[in-house]
Amino acid sequence: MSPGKKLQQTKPSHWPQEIQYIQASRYHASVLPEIRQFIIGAVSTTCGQFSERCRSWVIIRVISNISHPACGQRGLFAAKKIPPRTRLLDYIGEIHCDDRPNSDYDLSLYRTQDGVNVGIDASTMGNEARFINDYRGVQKKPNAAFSDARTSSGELRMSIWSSDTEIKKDEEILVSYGKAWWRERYGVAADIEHVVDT
Ligand SMILES: C[S@@+](CC[C@H](N)C(=O)[O-])C[C@H]1O[C@@H](n2cnc3c(N)ncnc32)[C@H](O)[C@@H]1O
Repeated sequence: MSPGKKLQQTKPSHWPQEIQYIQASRYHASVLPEIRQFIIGAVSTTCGQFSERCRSWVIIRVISNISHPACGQRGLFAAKKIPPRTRLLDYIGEIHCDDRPNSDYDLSLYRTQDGVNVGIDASTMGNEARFINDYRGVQKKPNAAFSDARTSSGELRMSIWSSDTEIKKDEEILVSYGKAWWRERYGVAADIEHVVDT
C-alpha cells in the first residue's frame, strides 16, 4: 500500500462521521492556477508526512465540562507534554478564493497583491486542527497561535504552534480567533459575552 493511501484511511477517534477526514490540502475551483501554484510551491513526494508525524501531539475530545462555553462540542487536547514553540499541526481543509460567510471553520491563509483572499475552509473536510477552540471563557489567555509556514515540500500552510509556555498533557489547546471573528458573528453582543480583548 502506498503511504498516501494509508494516510486517508486512519481517522482519529471522535472524528464526526459527516465530515471528510483529509491530511492534504484540497483546491477549490475558485483558486486560479497562478495562485494555486504559489500556494503549492515546489511539490515533492514528502507531501503529507508532516501532518502524519505531528498527529501524536494532539487528540480530539468531546467537551463535557458544563462551564465550558463549547460544552457538547469537540475540542483539541494535548496528548502528551508539549514543549514551548512547537509546531503542533497544520490547519488542513479546502483552499478557496470564494466567500464563505457562513463557515465557522474558515481561516485566512494569504492575500495576493491584487487583493484576492485565499482561505482554508474546513467546514466539510479537514483534519484535527478544525477542532481548536478559542480561549475566551475557557482560559485567561491562549496557549497556541496560528502562523503560516511552508512544508518541506514547499506548500504554504497555516500551522498551529504552542506559545512560549509548555502545554501539559490533557490541557486544552486554545488559540485566539481574534476580535473580528467574534464581532462578525455576534456583533456588539460579542463584547459583552466573550470580553473581546485581543
Ligand atoms: C472552528 S470550530 C471549533 C471546534 C468546535 N468546537 C467543534 O466541535 O466543531 C468554531 C466553533 O467552536 C465554538 N467555539 C470555539 N471556541 C469557543 C469559545 N471560546 N466559546 C464559545 N464557543 C466556542 C463556536 O461554536 C465556534 O463557532
